[in-house]
Amino acid sequence: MGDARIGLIGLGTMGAALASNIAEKGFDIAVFNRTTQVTRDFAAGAGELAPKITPTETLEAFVAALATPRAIILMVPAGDAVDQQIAALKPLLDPDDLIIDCGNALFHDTDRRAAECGQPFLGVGVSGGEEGARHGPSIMGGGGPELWDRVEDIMLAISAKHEGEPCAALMGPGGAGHFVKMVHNGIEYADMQMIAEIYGLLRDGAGMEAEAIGDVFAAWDEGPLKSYLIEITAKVSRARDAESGAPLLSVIVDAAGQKGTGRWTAIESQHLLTPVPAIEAAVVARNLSSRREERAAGEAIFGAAPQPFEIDQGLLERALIAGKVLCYAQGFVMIAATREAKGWEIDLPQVARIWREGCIIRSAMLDDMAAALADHPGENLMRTPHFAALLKGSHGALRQVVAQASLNGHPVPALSSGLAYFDTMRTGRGTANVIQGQRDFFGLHGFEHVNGKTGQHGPWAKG
Ligand SMILES: NC(=O)C1=CN([C@@H]2O[C@H](COP(=O)(O)OP(=O)(O)OC[C@H]3O[C@@H](n4cnc5c(N)ncnc54)[C@H](OP(=O)(O)O)[C@@H]3O)[C@@H](O)[C@H]2O)C=CC1
Ligand SMILES: O=C(CO)[C@H](O)[C@H](O)COP(=O)(O)O
Repeated sequence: MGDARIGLIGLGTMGAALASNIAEKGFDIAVFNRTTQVTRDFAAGAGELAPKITPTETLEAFVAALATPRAIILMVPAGDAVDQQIAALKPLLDPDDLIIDCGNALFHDTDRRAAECGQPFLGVGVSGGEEGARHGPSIMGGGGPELWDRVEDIMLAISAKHEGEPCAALMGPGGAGHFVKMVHNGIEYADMQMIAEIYGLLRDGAGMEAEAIGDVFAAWDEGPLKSYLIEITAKVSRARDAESGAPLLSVIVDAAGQKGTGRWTAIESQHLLTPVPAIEAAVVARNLSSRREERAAGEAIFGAAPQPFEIDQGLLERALIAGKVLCYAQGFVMIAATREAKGWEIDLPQVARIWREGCIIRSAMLDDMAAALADHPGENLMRTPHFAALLKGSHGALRQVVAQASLNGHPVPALSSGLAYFDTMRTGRGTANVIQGQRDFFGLHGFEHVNGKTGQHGPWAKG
């Protein structure tokens, strides 16, 4: 039996960084990777962390290097790879050895694995990309508290800190941690898409060069929009292509990849009956971005859509503030919905607190969001006093930007979905009475009368 406190399988981008982080925080760690050369390279590059790291070249040696009861992190691609790795490990493990899936698993898979894999199991969402994993990610745990307790010291030690408070916590049982990570990524999609839409207005509307656009984002990163995504957008906009010296953005193809977490968020929101239209719009925009040939064919017939127009940068900043609040508001409503759907009492203020540092959607606004969600339990963030005031001061700008964009042919699907959500959620008297009338007309589905009677029918119902 070995004495490594924890093991990690999968020394890719995230796994290598996380293993180094764990070793740096003083925990002995054994590592294994499917491709042995990767393990060798990792060990060779470990430098002063080498004494804390036990590289292994077979699963048997890996398992033997761990202190019992074992704790093993999987950092491999979500899906089949996780099931395959669990199946390969199981014959080598004792019954109380703990498996911790730190990848971006679909939370339904985590629920299933926790129930069926036959080992103690935690599903843990980790956010922050390579840099976060190496120096302090945000960590969203899921599983039994007694299992979390076994590794909590490690999770807290390696996590990002906000004013000394660790950005790591147990979100709830089973797949709760991966659910919260999924919604995090959904918000990430919407936030990124809105930023890209504003970039498009500056590029094609105002005719600005990438570097100047980078300056605008950098300036906004000093104000209410201060966030990791605004910060890196400034850096990406200012970067140059090493080969040609051209602005990097001018040589990056306008088709965005995706691994699925945004799509899962959109699908799951429909099952939960808590629509997240800005997130859905962002997923749709990514899908359409990959249809380059079709977009070019459309341009050949109809002409290029976006036309130049005069843009007030202050208006754009306020529009993005409103959009950002609405992205988070939708995400938090969705997390709250698990209370009824899954019986998970996920602590919303705690979610906001552990997102304040380390993760991709970290933002100066999250401090106020944590306070607002704590002071107004169960309330949509957009109706809490602080954010209602922020929206009152910014939704007009969002409306003007969406209107001007539309009049000048600029597609802004996430911004306009955010605006439509805002307007819908402040319209006391909507138009679904027409839908109910139509449904009753063609299918006798019945409607609720304003007098409170249900199962009512129009004059078309016979007898
Ligand atoms: N990259 C990011 O920013 C983030 C990623 N994640 C999640 O973390 C997980 C890992 O991502 P990332 O590090 O980026 O991925 P990488 O592609 O960089 O690394 C994947 C790792 O998994 C191993 N692997 C792949 N398939 C199998 C398999 N069938 N069995 C065993 N091992 C396998 C690879 O080994 P080999 O060397 O042999 O190929 C490699 O070590 C994913 O779930 C991802 O969604 C989470 C947060 C952020
Ligand atoms: O989890 C992450 C960030 O939080 C990963 O980087 C993830 O891959 C991002 O999603 P996608 O690949 O779909 O853009």
